[in-house]
Amino acid sequence: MTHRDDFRAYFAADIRRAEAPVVEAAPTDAVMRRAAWAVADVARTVVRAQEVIGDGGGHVYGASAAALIGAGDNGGDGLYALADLARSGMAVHAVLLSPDRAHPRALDACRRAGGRVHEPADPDALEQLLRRLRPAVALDAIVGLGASGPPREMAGHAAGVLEELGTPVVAVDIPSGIDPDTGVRHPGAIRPTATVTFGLFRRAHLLASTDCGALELAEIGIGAPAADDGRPAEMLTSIGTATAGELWPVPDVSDNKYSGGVVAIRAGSQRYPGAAVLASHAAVMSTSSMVRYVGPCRDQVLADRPEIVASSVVTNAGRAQAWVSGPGMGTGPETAQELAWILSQDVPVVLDADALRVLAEHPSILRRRDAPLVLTPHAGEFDALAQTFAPAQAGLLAGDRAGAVRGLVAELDSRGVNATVLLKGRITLIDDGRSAFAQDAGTSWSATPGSGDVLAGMIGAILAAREGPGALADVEVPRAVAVAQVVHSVAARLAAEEFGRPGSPIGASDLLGAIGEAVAKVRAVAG
Ligand SMILES: NC(=O)C1=CN([C@@H]2O[C@H](COP(=O)(O)OP(=O)(O)OC[C@H]3O[C@@H](n4cnc5c(N)ncnc54)[C@H](O)[C@@H]3O)[C@@H](O)[C@H]2O)[C@@H](O)CC1
Repeated sequence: MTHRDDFRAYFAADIRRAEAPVVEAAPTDAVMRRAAWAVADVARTVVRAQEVIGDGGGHVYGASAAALIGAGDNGGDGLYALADLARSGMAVHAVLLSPDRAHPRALDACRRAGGRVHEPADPDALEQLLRRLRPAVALDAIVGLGASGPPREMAGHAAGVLEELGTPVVAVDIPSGIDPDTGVRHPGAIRPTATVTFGLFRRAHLLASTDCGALELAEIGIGAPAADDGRPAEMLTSIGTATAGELWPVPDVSDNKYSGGVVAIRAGSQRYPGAAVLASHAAVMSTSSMVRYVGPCRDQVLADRPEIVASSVVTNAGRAQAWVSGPGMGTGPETAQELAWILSQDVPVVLDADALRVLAEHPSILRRRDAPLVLTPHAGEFDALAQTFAPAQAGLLAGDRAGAVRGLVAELDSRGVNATVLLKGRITLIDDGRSAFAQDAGTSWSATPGSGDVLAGMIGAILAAREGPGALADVEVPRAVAVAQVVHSVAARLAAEEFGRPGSPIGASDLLGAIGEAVAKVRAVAG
């Protein structure tokens, strides 16, 4: 299912399959020239945006541009872009990193437009050249879809020099040094001000969105890609605020306090009563339906939110359409028993924090289950889970996060568990083995203690609502989880940037205060 402000990204191989017939049908290099024109356009904007002391803005005419040109078609894009910039009156310089393999027709076009061509012999020569040229803008046309591994030899040297010079960089297609499929950032990767891509987003644009600068998608006439067996290609999605607003549960005239989905929350301990309060309060603020609390922090939870129905043991909690377990509840032996009981319930279950540690230590409590299980680890908890359930994935986080999440989900699936894993981070990954989402929070204000407890409560409330007939009913679990994550991020931004002192740190309690406003905001965007 897709919605109107979904961004979709694809594997390089699927993009190439979709691109091939379009490139073949067009005149020689026409698609590449179209791509190059979009790159040049963004480069001109970057130059214009530069402050020039005394006259209030950068001028394109007479400014200089340099492009680092690699061995493939990405370099071809860069050379045609330079030709375009030369026609705008810029002094352009092609810096060939693999002179014998530079795209011949594009190189010729660049030369004919007046471009100077340089062939630095080694990293020192490259550094001296860039220092001498001091271009107003640099194009990173080293490598794009064909990238593998860290930028090689001289290419690996360029990023540091450009950063030191403070040169704004426009990356062609994908910043060199970022893996197109995994988004892994290699040492020596270029740090662009903007990235211009063509036709379809690559997975790296979502998985490493914070490394791409401003992202621009230029149309080159490519349709949705198919996999090699003809089925729709696998996509990685990022949903926006409008989608979250469309799907957020809203009570209608027939609803009562149960019908919108009751969520039960097992959280907190004598040591961590705050986690119980945060998770339960977040659930209260997310939907209009009942929230049940189970655990030893009844007094604190009720003092904070008297509308919560509290009990002390899970078996007496009463009916619920979803369970949340874990925040601050400890990892003692009795928690494993409680968790086993919760996991035996035929309703969606969200496990966070301590529950994930307990699960990693007592894997036998995880039996076959059809009802959704949502695991919400941060990196450390993910590693503990991976070591238990998918040893081959353990330690992968530093590299391919999306691949590691998919691997854990697959291992759980092979045990008959219908799991969705949400891996926390500035870019949160959510995957159930069929639908995968990468959600950039936009800021890192929510990286604060208790923020995860709030998120767990919100996800629980949303999954309870999904059991009913509302807008979420037909929505796949990872998308519903992403909806909660979007509103959590919006609440963090509101709390940190719009309420109180803009740009000030927040605590998790401030997030609670902003959930209602965040829901109103995303619903307003949805219209
Ligand atoms: N097919 C087309 O006509 C179009 C292609 N496009 C461009 O073409 C690019 C893909 O072109 P290619 O398939 O030639 O691939 P690339 O140009 O991305 O890279 C291939 C070359 O880079 C070298 N390389 C790989 N990894 C490297 C590393 N880590 N460090 C240094 N060099 C490395 C390889 O030896 C290879 O020669 C896209 O990213 C896009 O920029 C666009 O112009 C759209 C149209």
